[in-house]
Amino acid sequence: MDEPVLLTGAGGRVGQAILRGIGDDYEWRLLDREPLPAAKVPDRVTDADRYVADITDERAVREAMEGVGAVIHLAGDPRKTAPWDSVLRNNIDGTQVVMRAAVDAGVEKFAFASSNHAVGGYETDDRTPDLYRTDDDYRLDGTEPPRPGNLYGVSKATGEALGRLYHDEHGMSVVCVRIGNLTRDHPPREYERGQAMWLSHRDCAHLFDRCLRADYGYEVVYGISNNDRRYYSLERAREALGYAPADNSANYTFEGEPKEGAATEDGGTDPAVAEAPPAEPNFPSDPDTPTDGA
Ligand SMILES: NC(=O)C1=CN([C@@H]2O[C@H](COP(=O)(O)OP(=O)(O)OC[C@H]3O[C@@H](n4cnc5c(N)ncnc54)[C@H](O)[C@@H]3O)[C@@H](O)[C@H]2O)C=CC1
Ligand SMILES: O=C1O[C@H](COP(=O)(O)O)[C@@H](O)[C@H](O)[C@H]1O
Repeated sequence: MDEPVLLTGAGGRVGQAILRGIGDDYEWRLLDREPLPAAKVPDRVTDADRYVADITDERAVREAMEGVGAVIHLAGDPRKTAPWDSVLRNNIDGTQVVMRAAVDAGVEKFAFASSNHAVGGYETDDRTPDLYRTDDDYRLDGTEPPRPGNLYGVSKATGEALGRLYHDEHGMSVVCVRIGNLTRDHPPREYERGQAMWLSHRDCAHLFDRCLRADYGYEVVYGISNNDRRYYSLERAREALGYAPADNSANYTFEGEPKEGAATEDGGTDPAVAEAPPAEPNFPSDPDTPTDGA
């Protein structure tokens, strides 16, 4: 990708995992409604390539989009308990503004941060908790229709549908990544669901790197590590994107300690942002979501 890559929500947890991993590999435009401290910005990114703007501000988004070749769109309300007014504004309206601006600017590739919560409704009482365990062979593979379990999931399913529209009508390549549960250095502790859908930081950076490099039309893939406990198939991400995850929550104890001799995540690699403090969420936290190590 020779043209700049626009990263929305750059200051958040996913944005920082991406920048720690591949921050030196692209010419970035970073957009977030919160100003980013220097520690969160790779060295090569100039002030002119940092946009403090809300994604519902169409004029600002169009300005940031000029000359961009690809977009990774992360900005939004990530809470599974988010109320309708917030997901409507930040996740649905905001995503429409960013996708429409991308199409109008002739952007080639668009990666959208969807979520496991777009399909949370498949986790029925009769399937759980067996679903989260290694010996259960139930799999979602991205061909199933969305089945959200909350309004946040509805907003992510809507983003996927917007991507379908802009691919079908305008030919933009769109990949919707149903991200699992991103945590740094270890899988979510003592949380079976989280360990089934863990996405390590290095796998996250690698996956979005593949979204920028691979050729595809419209795809829905799961964004998780190669977890033995998984109930999401990795086949589409492997085939369509060339995703080759390095991590597996089975290499850690249930409490999140690395098992002796197992290959475990080695943390960030970009010295420019390696010391960045963890992202401070600017929406109140979900009440039952573990925040350690995110
Ligand atoms: N962290 C995770 O495990 C998962 C994250 N996701 C999705 O990935 C994306 C990023 O999530 P996180 O990094 O965890 O969230 P985060 O809350 O850490 O980061 C989101 C960033 O977006 C910015 N932002 C929010 N609303 C905005 C708006 N209207 N205009 C401009 N900037 C705005 C915030 O300032 C923040 O820096 C979200 O869309 C979320 O739904 C999906 C599944 C799992
Ligand atoms: O979409 C998201 O999903 C992850 C995992 O969900 P959880 O219900 O198992 O906590 C969540 O941590 C993240 O905040 C959210 O954006």
